[in-house]
Amino acid sequence: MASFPLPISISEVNSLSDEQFESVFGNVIELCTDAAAEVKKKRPFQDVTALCDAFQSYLEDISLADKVVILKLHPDLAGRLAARGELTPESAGEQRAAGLDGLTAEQKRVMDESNQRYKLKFGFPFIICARENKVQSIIEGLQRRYNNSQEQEIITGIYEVKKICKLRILDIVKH
Ligand SMILES: NC(=O)N[C@H]1NC(=O)NC1=O
Repeated sequence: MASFPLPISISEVNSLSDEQFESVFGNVIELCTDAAAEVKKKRPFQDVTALCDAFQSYLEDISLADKVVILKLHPDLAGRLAARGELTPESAGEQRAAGLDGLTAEQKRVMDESNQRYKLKFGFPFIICARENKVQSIIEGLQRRYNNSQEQEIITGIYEVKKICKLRILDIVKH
C-alpha cells in the first residue's frame, strides 16, 4: 500500500510512478491488479471523476469471460474468508459497514444457504455494494436476484463492482 498519507490529490495521482499507481489502485477492483495496470496508461486525469470513468470503462470493455473472472475474485459476503479474518482490508470494512459482522445465527444460516445456492446456479458469488446496503437489503437482494438469468446477473454483478470501485477510489483520492 501507499507509503504516504491518503487521501491524495489528482495531481499527486498523476505524478505517482507506475509501480506506486499499481500499488495504490491495485485493489479498487477486488484483487484485480490488471485494471490498475491498464488505467495507469491513461494518465493524466483531469479530476477524480475522470479517474473513476477510466476504471468503469475498463470494466465495460473487457470480454464477458473476463467479467466473470472479476466477479469470481470477490469474496462471499459474511462467508468463510470473513469468518477467518482473511478478507482484504477494503472488503472487511465494507462488510462491517453493512453490519455483516453482527449477523444473528438465523441471518447467518440464511446468508450461507442463499450464497451457496446462488453460486451453484451462476458459478460466481453474489455481489452487491455492501456500503450502500444493510443486512436486510442484502439478504433480500440475494434471494430476489437468484431468479435472474446468468446474463442479467453478470450485468448486475459488474454494475455493483463499479459502485464498489468508485467508493474505494473516493477513499483514496481527494474530491
Ligand atoms: N460478494 C460481494 O459483494 N463482495 C463485495 N461487496 C462489497 O461491498 N465488498 C466486497 O468485497
